[in-house]
Amino acid sequence: MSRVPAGRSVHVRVPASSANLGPGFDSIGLALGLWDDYVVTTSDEPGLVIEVAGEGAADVPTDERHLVQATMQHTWRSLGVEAPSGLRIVATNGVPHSRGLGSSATAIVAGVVAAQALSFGTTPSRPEPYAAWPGTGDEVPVDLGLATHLSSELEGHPDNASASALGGLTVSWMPDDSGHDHGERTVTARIEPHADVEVVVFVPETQLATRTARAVLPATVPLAAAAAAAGRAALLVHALTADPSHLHAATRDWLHQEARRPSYPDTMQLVDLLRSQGHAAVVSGAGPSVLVLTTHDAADSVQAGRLAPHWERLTPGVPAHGATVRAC
Ligand SMILES: Nc1ncnc2c1ncn2[C@@H]1O[C@H](COP(=O)(O)OP(=O)(O)O)[C@@H](O)[C@H]1O
Ligand SMILES: N[C@@H](CCOP(=O)(O)O)C(=O)O
Repeated sequence: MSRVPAGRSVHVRVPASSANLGPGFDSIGLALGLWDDYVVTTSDEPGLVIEVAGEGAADVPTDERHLVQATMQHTWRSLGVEAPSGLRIVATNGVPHSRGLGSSATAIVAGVVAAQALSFGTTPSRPEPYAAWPGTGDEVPVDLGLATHLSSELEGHPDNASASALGGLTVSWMPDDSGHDHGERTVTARIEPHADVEVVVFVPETQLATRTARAVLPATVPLAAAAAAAGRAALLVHALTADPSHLHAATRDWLHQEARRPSYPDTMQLVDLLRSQGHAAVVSGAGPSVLVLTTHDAADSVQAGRLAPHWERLTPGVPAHGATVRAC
């Protein structure tokens, strides 16, 4: 088995994401222009060094358990290459943790693409003499389809990871066993949002772990709820790509938000208020942040007012690309 070469360094940038967007539970994702930055370097000198600045700096472990490093080791095992002796990760995190903005998927996507990039040219599937290691600042080729699949598998649902890997709007699904459904991996359709679409995000100080929020969901839902959600999810893609005037109707949810209401009462209060004012407000991911899908002209009118004085109001935009990786 070949080993990841020492002396390589990559700069990885990965955006946040908002999952569900109302009716698209576990399938629809939107990239958000908040970024985690990583510089990852391999060396001959054994050891692991992890430095973290920004979001989560006081909380995340800086040893083998660190999510990016653990994901890199997993990815190297999947690719059939041996990890380098030494690894240094310098993280500058811009994605708030446990707020429903997909921070764990952002970190996992970063780990997968960093591992792929650093093993460039050494994996069994690409063992032939390869192009030289790219020059400083040049893109290192990575397989974003594989990154989406591996990251979704690790994350447990594909909505966040797909948007972080690919940018824009994503719809992801798991193939069935018909053999006509694009193989065995998570598959994603990457869709370009309408140029008028704008996003406003309200981020509270409180945190809610996605695992906790998933634990309160029912195992089954009534057929009428499933049918209503399917219709609105289809409408949502139309509203986000062709006719934003349908955004309010297109963001109604019957699958997850009400079941989670006791976990994030303030979030639902804000969602209810904004919706009563005609804004297409939803819980971002598993909460507690609130996402409003709007248009550039209407964005200024989306205000939380007195209801959420300590929440941060952001207009991060929707990046057209997801994860990038450059040699450095
Ligand atoms: N950049 C990061 N580096 C290391 N760990 C991270 C990073 N981002 C997220 N995590 C881990 O993921 C957890 C948050 O994941 P999760 O509960 O799924 O919330 P969300 O993905 O909505 O932010 C954090 O508490 C932390 O353990
Ligand atoms: N579909 C998932 C999305 C979780 O997103 P996160 O940003 O809160 O991790 C869910 O609703 O559980």
